[in-house]
Formats: sequence, C-alpha cells, structure tokens
Amino acid sequence: MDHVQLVQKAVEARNDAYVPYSQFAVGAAILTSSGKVYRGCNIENAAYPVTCCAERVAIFKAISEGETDFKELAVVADTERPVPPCGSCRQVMSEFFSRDTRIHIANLKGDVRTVTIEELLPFSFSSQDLIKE
Ligand SMILES: O=c1ccn([C@H]2C[C@H](O)[C@@H](CO)O2)c(=O)[nH]1
Ligand SMILES: [Zn+2]
Repeated sequence: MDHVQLVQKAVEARNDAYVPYSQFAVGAAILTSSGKVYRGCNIENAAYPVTCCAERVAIFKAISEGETDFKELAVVADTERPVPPCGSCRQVMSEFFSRDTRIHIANLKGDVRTVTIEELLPFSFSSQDLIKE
C-alpha cells in the first residue's frame, strides 16, 4: 500500500461523508503497522459543533479496534490546496502519531503534500505537561 493507494482510499471514504450543512465532504484513510486501513468521513450534525472530522473518525475507528501504531494517514477534500486538518484533529494526531507517521494531505486535483504532526502542531500540549516534576 503506497501513499497514492492510501489517498485513493480516502477519496472513496469521502463518498460516504454526511455533510447536509456544509456540503464540504472530506475523506480520510489511515494505515496501521499491522497493514490494515481504516476509512473515515466527516459526519455532521444539526447541532453543528457535534460534527466529527474525517481524520478523527478514521483514527478513532482504528483505536477502537485495538490499533495504536500508525504509519500513514491520507486526507482529501475538494480544495484549492491540499486540505489542512483542523486544530482539534491535529491535537488528536499529536496524541497518537509518532514523528515517523506520514500525513498525506491532498485535494481532488491530485495535489499531495506530505507532512508530520510535528510540522502541523509544533509546541503542542502533551502528556508530559501533566507531570509536575
Ligand atoms: O480537515 C478537515 C476540515 C474540515 N472537516 C469537516 C468538518 C465539517 O464537517 C466540514 C466543514 O468544516 O469539513 C474535516 O472533516 N476535515
Ligand atoms: Zn478536524
């Protein structure tokens, strides 16, 4: 599974997006070290803030199946530039991703940019900050 195939899985996941309010469909696909791929799409709600982004749906599906080691994540939307994940998703990624986890952000035009969570969320709040000494 290369990153082109993972982006394709994210494009497929995007077709299931539930976006009656924004019409902004997002797809995600995450590859774990065991070789499994979990898809995610954004799921909106009439109570707007209850919405969950595609990235978090994919990550939480994997975590809930006992997967904790993430190799690559692909995210895609119909944007001008490769879609930048929101702040909440970046914080969730920082909890579970290592410095080696590749994040492929993409758009439907085929533009792909590969980044790490350290690039997306530098100086992040982490479990280390909960420890006093
Ligand atoms: O990286 C992103 C950015 C936005 N959204 C969703 C949230 C909402 O449903 C819609 C518009 O913000 O797109 C995602 O799923 N991922
Ligand atoms: Zn998000």
